[in-house]
Amino acid sequence: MVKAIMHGCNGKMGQVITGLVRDDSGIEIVAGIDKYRGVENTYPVFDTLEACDVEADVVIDFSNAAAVDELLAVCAERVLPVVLCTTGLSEEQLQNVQRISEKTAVLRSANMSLGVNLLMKLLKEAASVLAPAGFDIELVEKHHNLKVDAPSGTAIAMADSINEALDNEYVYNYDRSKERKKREKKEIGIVAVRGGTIVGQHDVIFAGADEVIEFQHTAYSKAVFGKGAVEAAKFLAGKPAGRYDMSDVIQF
Ligand SMILES: NC(=O)C1=CN([C@@H]2O[C@H](COP(=O)(O)OP(=O)(O)OC[C@H]3O[C@@H](n4cnc5c(N)ncnc54)[C@H](O)[C@@H]3O)[C@@H](O)[C@H]2O)C=CC1
Ligand SMILES: O=C(O)C1=N[C@H](C(=O)O)C[C@H](O)C1
Repeated sequence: MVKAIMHGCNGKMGQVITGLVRDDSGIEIVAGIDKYRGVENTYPVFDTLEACDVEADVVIDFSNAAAVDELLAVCAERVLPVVLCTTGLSEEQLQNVQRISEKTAVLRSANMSLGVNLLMKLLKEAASVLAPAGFDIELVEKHHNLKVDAPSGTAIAMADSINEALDNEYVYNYDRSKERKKREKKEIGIVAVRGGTIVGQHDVIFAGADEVIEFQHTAYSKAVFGKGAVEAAKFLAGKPAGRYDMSDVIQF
């Protein structure tokens, strides 16, 4: 049985995962970390991972970018594998993820769902055919009105995946309102919409002369992310230091 610490246990994703793990005989949550205490927990909860003295095999993180530096420092010190799902990390924090992964196993993914991870692969293939044929690439993501980071981590990961297939020659345009000029050929426009309870939708548009191809992923519940995170935690427990991602967990 894998013993997991849920970092951000009293948030929306922390609660989804708590529910999923309850019905899973392969993993248990032995402790939670959260500063917010408005939830009844079935495991001990600590303010910080530093303060947590419960033995575990892995940490699952769905918290806030501001919490990630301290989390990673403690995981490195305790050689505790971590599934890092929080989005909105700065460039500096991403470099820190790389450094920490030399000390412990880190699996970072902006989206834990099966569908999005398959789509990442499909987008590479589409881009390598369509971009040379002159198609413009645009991305629109939609999320609930409580989301703090924009654009979504998934939108950035999708753009990175496309860009990788195009020799990283494309730049990202997040705002066309500042300049009055036509779009550049080698740019990917990324737009964020926030409203209501939208769980998460990502549209990738390849627009060519007289034809358009669109890929769309819609999450109808947060469980799609939770399931992936639980599988990732089971996979990562006991793994040596290094960088991992969902392609190590999901066999396509
Ligand atoms: N990779 C993926 O598949 C997914 C990633 N996310 C990302 O996960 C993160 C959390 O999402 P939600 O659960 O919706 O947010 P939320 O705001 O509902 O939950 C975050 C929880 O973390 C806690 N927290 C914040 N700072 C903390 C700190 N310093 N120490 C301990 N606890 C702290 C908060 O009190 C809160 O309970 C966001 O960055 C979101 O974008 C969300 C869904 C899927
Ligand atoms: O905050 C969310 O809710 C989500 N965040 C992730 C992201 O930023 O990509 C993944 C998912 O879309 C839900």
